[in-house]
Amino acid sequence: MKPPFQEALGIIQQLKQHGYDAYFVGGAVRDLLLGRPIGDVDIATSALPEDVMAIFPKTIDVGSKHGTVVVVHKGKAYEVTTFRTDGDYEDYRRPESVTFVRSLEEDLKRRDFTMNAIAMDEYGTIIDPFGGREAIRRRIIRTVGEAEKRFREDALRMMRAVRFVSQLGFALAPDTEQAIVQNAPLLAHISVERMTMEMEKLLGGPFAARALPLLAETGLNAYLPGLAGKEKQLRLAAAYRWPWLAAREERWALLCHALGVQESRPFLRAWKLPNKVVDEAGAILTALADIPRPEAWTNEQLFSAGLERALSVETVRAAFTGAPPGPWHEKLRRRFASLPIKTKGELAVNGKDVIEWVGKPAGPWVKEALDAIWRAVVNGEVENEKERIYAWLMERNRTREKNC
Ligand SMILES: Nc1ccn([C@@H]2O[C@H](COP(=O)(O)OP(=O)(O)OP(=O)(O)O)[C@@H](O)[C@H]2O)c(=O)n1
Ligand SMILES: [Mg+2]
Repeated sequence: MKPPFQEALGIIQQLKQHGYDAYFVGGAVRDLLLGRPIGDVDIATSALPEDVMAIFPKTIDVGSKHGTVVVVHKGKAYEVTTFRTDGDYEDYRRPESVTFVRSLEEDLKRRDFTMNAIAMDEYGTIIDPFGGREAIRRRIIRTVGEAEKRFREDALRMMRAVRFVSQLGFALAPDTEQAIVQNAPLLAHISVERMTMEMEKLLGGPFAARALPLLAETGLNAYLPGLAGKEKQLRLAAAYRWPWLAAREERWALLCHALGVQESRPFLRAWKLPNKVVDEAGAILTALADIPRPEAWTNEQLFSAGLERALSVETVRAAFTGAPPGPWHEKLRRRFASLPIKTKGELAVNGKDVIEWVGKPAGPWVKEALDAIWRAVVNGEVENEKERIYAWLMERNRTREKNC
């Protein structure tokens, strides 16, 4: 058994020793069969949450009402969920209440896609009542049972379907796609936070270029923040090299670029992204607008951006021009390495020095003078050395007085 399962095996064995049924389920089993890196290992069991909490010494009640208890086993946390069907869904979100059921099969039946409705027992035997392996073999995303029903239960599953297209390169089964087209408006009931989580996985998938146009084909885009009416742009996004991007900020920046978003800030805020991401994606886009070609970076721009952002800017540019970023990254690294200072903190003088030299009370002029100094240092007009900077500044002030 592969290590992530091996490490969790003890949980299943203990549940069985207490007379309960227990299996590995969900994404980890799917990824094992796909030969992909295995993520979180989840367990489904006939034991009720209170039974699970009684059996294991270290548990966290993360949602026992819904059947889920986290068991900490050998230092790792695992979600152990009681076999259940989701009660009545009234609002197209996950249900308020669930009904615990007796059999594994009933539990698998309520899951979203056949590839996600496969279980594995403690000996590695696969239990696959809905043809999940066949779907994986044929590279198809198909709902378990009636698609419409599955999407009415949780409308986010429609986004999940497209996100899996991006991560796996699979195709949607025709009836599954049809049901998404018909039920897309249900996405309006889903919180932005949940949509954003799926969108981030979508943008980061190796087949994002396939998934983005699919948002337009299915009409899901109409219910996603800032994507309504962007069908044409989403189709054109297929030409971009999404897999070249290395960070979420780069992905959101490229999405803004692809959509022709004029103001990135309100767009990214609508997705409720953290300020850090909004700011960094915005800074990348500003730099892209200011620096029309990779060879156009000035020393000042490179210094202001910092190496990491400069590399990001060229990565994003590469993703839409299609010219590999490697050579430009190499050049920018070399140029950055040869800058006399890498941060303003490395400047040999500070505001106090400048005030003392000039003999005027502190004011906005100090920042202006310091800005002029770092620019001169970065451009090689003056050495980063106190006396040299002093001489340079005095000379500058003399010329300025003359010109006044
Ligand atoms: N809206 C949802 C979310 C999850 N599931 C079920 O719960 C499992 C675990 O959910 P989650 O971890 O969210 O997704 P994964 O399929 O494991 O995908 P990932 O690898 O991204 O975690 C899924 O495989 C699926 O069986 C579902 O039926 N409907
Ligand atoms: Mg998972």
